[in-house]
Amino acid sequence: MLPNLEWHASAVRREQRVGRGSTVWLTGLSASGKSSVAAELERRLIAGGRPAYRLDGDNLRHGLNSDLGFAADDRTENVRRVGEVACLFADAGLVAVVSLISPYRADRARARERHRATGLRFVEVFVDTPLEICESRDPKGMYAKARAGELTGFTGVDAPYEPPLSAELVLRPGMGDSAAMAGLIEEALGRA
Ligand SMILES: Nc1ncnc2c1ncn2[C@@H]1O[C@H](COP(=O)(O)OS(=O)(=O)O)[C@@H](OP(=O)(O)O)[C@H]1O
Ligand SMILES: Nc1ncnc2c1ncn2[C@@H]1O[C@H](COP(=O)(O)OP(=O)(O)O)[C@@H](O)[C@H]1O
Repeated sequence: MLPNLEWHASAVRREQRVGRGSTVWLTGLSASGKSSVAAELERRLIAGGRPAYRLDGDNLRHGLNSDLGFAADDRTENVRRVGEVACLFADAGLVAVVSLISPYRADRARARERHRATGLRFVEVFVDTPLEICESRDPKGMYAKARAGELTGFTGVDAPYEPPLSAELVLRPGMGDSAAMAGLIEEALGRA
């Protein structure tokens, strides 16, 4: 009987990627530092010979997710799509580094479950920068606009953020700059 080629390819890939393909999922408020840490992590992984690819919510909203807004359903769909793309990248042997507010626990849990079902590691990292600090950074002036009522449904101001209850890693402001934080994630990735 001829082998099932589809099955064969995926089994070989799985064998080749042992200890390699994974997803690091950074969640947190706007301006918490997700993108900075993700960029640093991607840089470090690639420099260390480990293929990595960054999937940044803000960037993906210009292409793959350009049809989505910030209503709850749109955010859910945004997270679902990015979760699926991350799964594909991880299955191909890369470390997918996702940075997305991803405010809803159920949506993050679904992304985790999709990875688990495919036998892929999923490392959830909560960038736990308090709202007051994010607001004081406000690099794009969006918190100011939200407070002024010029922007509605802004996460942390008038839209919810559900913090993770059991993330693999929690990053807090006292833990250093984005390079130090990326180092902590690399360690967690090694343990996962
Ligand atoms: N209403 C509202 N709420 C939150 N964020 C908003 C909003 N409108 C625009 N932005 C900008 O969009 C970036 C977040 O996009 P995400 O795809 O990560 O959001 S989500 O996961 O779907 O909630 C986020 O970028 P980051 O600051 O990099 O997180 C914001 O700059
Ligand atoms: N660990 C950190 N300590 C202090 N400031 C930081 C840190 N990480 C990021 N920042 C600053 O906070 C702002 C928001 O960072 P960014 O990575 O764009 O956050 P996010 O992707 O969560 O919106 C930027 O001005 C950035 O320079």
